[in-house]
This record gives sequence, C-alpha cells and structure tokens, in this order.
Amino acid sequence: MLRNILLKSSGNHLKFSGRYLKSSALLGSYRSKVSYYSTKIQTKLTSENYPNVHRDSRFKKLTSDDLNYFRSILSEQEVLQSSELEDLSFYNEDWMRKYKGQSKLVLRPKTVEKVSLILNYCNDEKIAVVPQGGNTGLVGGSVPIFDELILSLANLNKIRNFDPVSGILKCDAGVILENANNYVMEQNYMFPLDLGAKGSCHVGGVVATNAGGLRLLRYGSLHGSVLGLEVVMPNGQIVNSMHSMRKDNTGYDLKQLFIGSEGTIGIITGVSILTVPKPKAFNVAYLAVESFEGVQNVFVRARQELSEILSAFEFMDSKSQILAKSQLKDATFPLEEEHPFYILIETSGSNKDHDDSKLETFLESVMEEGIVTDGVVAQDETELQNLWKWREMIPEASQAEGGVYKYDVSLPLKDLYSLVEATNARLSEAGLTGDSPKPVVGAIGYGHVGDGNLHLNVAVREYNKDVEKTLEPFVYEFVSSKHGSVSAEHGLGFQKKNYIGYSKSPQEIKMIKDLKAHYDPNAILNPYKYV
Ligand SMILES: O=C(O)CC[C@@H](O)C(=O)O
Ligand SMILES: [Zn+2]
Repeated sequence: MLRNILLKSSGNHLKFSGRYLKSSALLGSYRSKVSYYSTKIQTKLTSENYPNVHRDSRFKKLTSDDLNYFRSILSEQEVLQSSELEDLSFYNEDWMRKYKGQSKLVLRPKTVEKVSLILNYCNDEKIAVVPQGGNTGLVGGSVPIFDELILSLANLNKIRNFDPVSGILKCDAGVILENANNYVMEQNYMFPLDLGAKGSCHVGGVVATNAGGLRLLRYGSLHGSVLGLEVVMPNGQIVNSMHSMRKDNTGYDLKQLFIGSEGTIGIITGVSILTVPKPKAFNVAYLAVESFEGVQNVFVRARQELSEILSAFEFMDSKSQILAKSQLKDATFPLEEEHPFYILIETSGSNKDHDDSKLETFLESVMEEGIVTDGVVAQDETELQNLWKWREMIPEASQAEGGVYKYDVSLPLKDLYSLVEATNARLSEAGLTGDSPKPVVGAIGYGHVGDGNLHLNVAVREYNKDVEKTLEPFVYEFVSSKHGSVSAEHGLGFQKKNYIGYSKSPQEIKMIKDLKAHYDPNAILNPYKYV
C-alpha cells in the first residue's frame, strides 16, 4: 500500500511522519449539517447595522389580504407566518450570523405552479421577494434585508429523472446537494460539484450562486456542467429550458444568465446537470511546505505529474489549522509538527494501483527535493474523510470566536498569499488585533489553489465597524490592483453590492442593470443586493 511504501522510504532518506488518524475523533461538522447556533453572539438587524440602506417605499407592506391570498393557494405546511422575528430566525439570519432580516412570512411551495402563482401575485402587488435555498451563502444574498417575503425552495425536493447512459440528472431546485450526490453515486455517477455545506445547500442554490467548491479544478464550473434549467420569472412565467444536450448552438445560451445571478432575475426551480462517472479510487495526501512559493511549486508539479487523476489541490496556512484544531478538539493533527503551509491533494481515478503508483512517485520526488517537508496519505475511507475535515472545518472554526469577515477572491497565484499578509499587517497597524478585548483574532488564508481562489477569513470576537472599515475597501482595492476578482465563487449578495465595480467595467454593470430592468421591471426579486 502507498503509505507503507512511503513509511519504508522514511527509514532511508525521506522524512514522512504521518500516522494513522483516530477516526472516532471527528464528529459532526459543517460538511454534514449547518451548525446554525454555533457562534457566541446575537445577530444584529441588518437595517440597524447598515443604516445607510433604506427600505424601498415602492414595495408594499404585507396586508391581511395578501396573507389570505397566499393561504388560499398554499396548504398550511407551506406557509410559515409569525409576528415574532425569533420564530423565523432560521430564514431571516444567514449562516455567519452577520445579517438579519425582518421577514414575517416564509412561503415553502411544493410545486412549480405555486411558485409561479406566488411570483405573479407579488409582481402585481409589488411585494419584494427573497428566494432562498439552503441558506448557506456567505455574502448575505439569501436573507432579507427588511421585510421581504422569503420564498424557500425547500419543499421542491424531488429527483425528476436520471439517465444512466448519459449521466444526466434532472431534479427540483430544493434537492439537498448531498442527497443528489448520494442518488447518482448509487448509479455509479457523481455530482460534479462538492462543497463543505453539501449537507444543507440546495442544488438550485448552488446553481443560482454558481458555487465553485472543491473539485472545480477537475470538473470545471457549473457554467459547463449545467445543461438546462427551469426558471420562474418575476411575472410568474415558467421558462422550461430543462435541456439535456451537451451541444446546442442555437443562439444565446440563456441558462447562463441565471447561473450565478443570485436570484435577481428569476427563481430556478429545476436543474438538468451532467454528472461524472464515479471514481473507483480516491487518495488524499496532506502535506507540509515551508513557504507559499513551495505551495506553488508543488501545484505545478502535481499538475504535471498527477495530471488527469488530480481532483483537488487545496492549501491551508498554519493559523487556519490552529483554528480548525480548536474545533476538532479530540482529533489528532495529521502531522507531528506545525508548518507554515499545508496542502491537501486529492486524486481520483478508475484504477487504484495506477493512482497509488503515480501519487507515490510524485510524493517521493517532491519530498526528495525538499519541496514537501512532511506528509501523510490516507489509508482508508475514514482517514480520507478525516484529512478532508482539516480543510472543511476551517469556515466553521473561523467564526467560532464570535464572527468572521470573509473575502473570497481570485488572484494571480503569485500574489495569492500576499493579501493575507497585507491584511494582517493592516489590522495590526490599526491596533485591532490581539487578545481579548481586541476585536480581531487574526486573518487566515486557505483555498482552492488550483483555481487561483483565496479564502481570506478574518476571525473576530464581534462584528465591528472599525474592523469592517479597515478591511473594506482595502481588500477590494488590493484585488483590483492585481486584476483579480472580488468574488471568485461566493457571489456578491449584500456584502459586496457596492464593490462590483472593482471587478466589472461600467459597461458591464450597465448591461447587468439593463437585463435586470428588462426581466424584473418592478425589481421585486432579491432587492438591496448587488444589482
Ligand atoms: O468560508 C469560506 O470563506 C469558504 C467557504 C467555502 O467556499 C470553502 O471553500 O470552504
Ligand atoms: Zn471555497
């Protein structure tokens, strides 16, 4: 087995300190379910936190007539209404507990026709609507800002069809990503997207936000794998575009308008997606490197030497792993010592011996050359999952002290980590970092090196305006100066609504606004967000 070969080598000239991991150590995680009440603070109302944003008086306040209408077309289970905000906090607050709306009404229709009736009515009555999937978004895009009606897709949760020859899955938007994946896995296929929130997020939600996830490096973005969509437009019109063709060169590719649109011009109710053959063999290696330059070197080598079997290449800095450790309390750290940077490499393919041998040759060479200084390779499925948890636990761990400011950016690889260093320097110059009562715990960096995507997380003890002003627009200016993107995969939502100009030209922004005005003339869909 791969590990034994490597351990044998360590007796000669390769240092390889990894040991078996305790599988029982890692319980309940972000991956399997959103741990909703995990942070220590009470979320403030967004309207109080951001007093410059005002409720749009064109939108109607709900009346008893409106409620009667919704109750006339929906069953009791499809309507959640309360005058007590706390009753609906699951829908009003985001996962980071940074944004909190004041909606008194959540509708959870069970059919597409009901979605259509709701939107048609809201459009006529000028009632603002926030579409909501699993509410795992990280930019405040899936929660109301004021009293918008929340339209949850949670009850639209059926698999519609799966073709085992082409691997094309058609399902409702509200199917939980993990359920969709389990379903196709049983038929020897795999969902082309995987991400930490898979146990809670919805297929429609990941498409609406064009989520990237952990395997984009291998399978590309949803702009490529989604083949068709069913969308309900703001006026209630149902657009059936659930195609299942890989090639369709007949004019505008309309579905692309909705992929990543964040629910601003239509609500996705159905998704047709090309799944990929389920790999027969997976390997995960967790490696230590001493510099970010080393991370880049290993990446170049991994692409060349692991080529077609490389399915993920993630990096984590040392602080991110210290934070993860604080959550994975009983877990044994994969390596014996701490290092400045860590890399998680996943390979997947159809022949275990072939993949093992490729990975082994690769690891031997990068270790012999001293680019990688330590590492461990998972020996079974449990170890593999456990190694992944050191990466997947970071988002949850980074907010455990009270809150987190998240920046999800694309940068040229050579500049990727310099943003984390610059941010730490800036926060400390501003006197904001240190032990309590200083608000900032620290800025950490991790992410999808293979996609040029950095996750800069600034862990804080409380959401704090001084910290926010120190970070914004500083982070966006930095990214723009390197010609990067201010949102690599999380979207713009509410958080980045004022910063789109750092990544899109005035002409592009105008075209976005024109499209919005054309398809949603009353602007009822997901208002106060980026358009
Ligand atoms: O929480 C974050 O900043 C990143 C979340 C997600 O995109 C990930 O890659 O784990
Ligand atoms: Zn990510």
